Amino acid sequence: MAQIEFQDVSLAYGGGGGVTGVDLTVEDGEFVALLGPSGSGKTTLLRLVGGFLRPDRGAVLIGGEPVAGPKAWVPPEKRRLGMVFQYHAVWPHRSVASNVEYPLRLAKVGRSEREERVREALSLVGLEGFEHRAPETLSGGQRQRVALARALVMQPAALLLDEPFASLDAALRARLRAELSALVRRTGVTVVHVTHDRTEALALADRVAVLHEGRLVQVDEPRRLYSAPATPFVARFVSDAALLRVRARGAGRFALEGGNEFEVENIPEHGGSGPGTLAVRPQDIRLEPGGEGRVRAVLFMGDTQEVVVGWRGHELRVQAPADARYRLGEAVRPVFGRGVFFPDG
Ligand SMILES: Nc1ncnc2c1ncn2[C@@H]1O[C@H](COP(=O)(O)OP(=O)(O)OP(=O)(O)O)[C@@H](O)[C@H]1O
Repeated sequence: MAQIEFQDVSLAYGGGGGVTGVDLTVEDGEFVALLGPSGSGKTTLLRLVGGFLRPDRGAVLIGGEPVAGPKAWVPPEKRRLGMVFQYHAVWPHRSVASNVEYPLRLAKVGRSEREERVREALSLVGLEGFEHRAPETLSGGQRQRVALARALVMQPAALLLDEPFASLDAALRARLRAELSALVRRTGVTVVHVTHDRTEALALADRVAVLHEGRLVQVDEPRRLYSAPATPFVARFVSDAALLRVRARGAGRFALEGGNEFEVENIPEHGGSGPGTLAVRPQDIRLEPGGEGRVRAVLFMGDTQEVVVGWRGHELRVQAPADARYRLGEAVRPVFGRGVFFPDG
């Protein structure tokens, strides 16, 4: 088990892109999700830990030892990491046991110990009795569990996961998520998990590191990320907040560009006055009958429904109770229960 540390890490690809000035410490035994849209640099950070890329600047440390930096380089196979990727996770021509056993063979572990450790690893991922099965006879989820067993069999210092469930259907993904959560808690292994799926990041991680255009914009516990976003980008990406350009007038009053005033009942960590961006989450807006808003779409979600409302030139997503009835084009008045204000500059 080990801590993973990025110290002011930068890497620029030739054609633009990469990561800039990343400082992040993943504590021993901690589960950190790297979350961000496509192209934000998540995989780049993971590959820097894995040793498949070298930073242009800064250092990467595993267990307090520099593995990449101005004076250090430890090759991937010496970093004691387990990895699981989205695709090509399992070799098709080898049995389940032989897949899991492979890293032990490379490390020249003796036969009886190999057998014992393969059995342990398969039991850890709930695949006892699958030793002799061929990968093509397994479901997608079972295959990913074989990959996980192979990553765990070397008792790695840390586990690196790159969208490991992305190719699976939603129900299976949810089940494997729960299994992964239980498994990492049981083994106490440090995990860095790359995902663009915020539900997955919020559900699994102790802390979530949000990336935007190659920079870390917020590293926080899921609850805090959700309730106290550091930037408008985080508010929109993590909690689907509407972003409104406003001028704060004080005491919860805001004016939209064009002058229309409205009120927000609760502004936590009230951020001053003047121009800025107001972020309002779907669950913090209520709809009352009549008013300037118009219902544009209603999406039934099971326990709730999402009502899309056009209001003063903006589009608001509103999480409404499932039993409320809305008609397309109906006039509604949005009431803002809570918002986070980000002053300009
Ligand atoms: N080998 C490469 N050569 C040049 N540019 C690259 C290379 N790999 C990634 N990039 C660029 O660097 C940026 C970050 O890529 P990265 O793969 O880290 O993003 P990501 O957040 O993992 O995205 P995704 O979710 O789509 O996998 C992107 O703009 C990408 O186009």
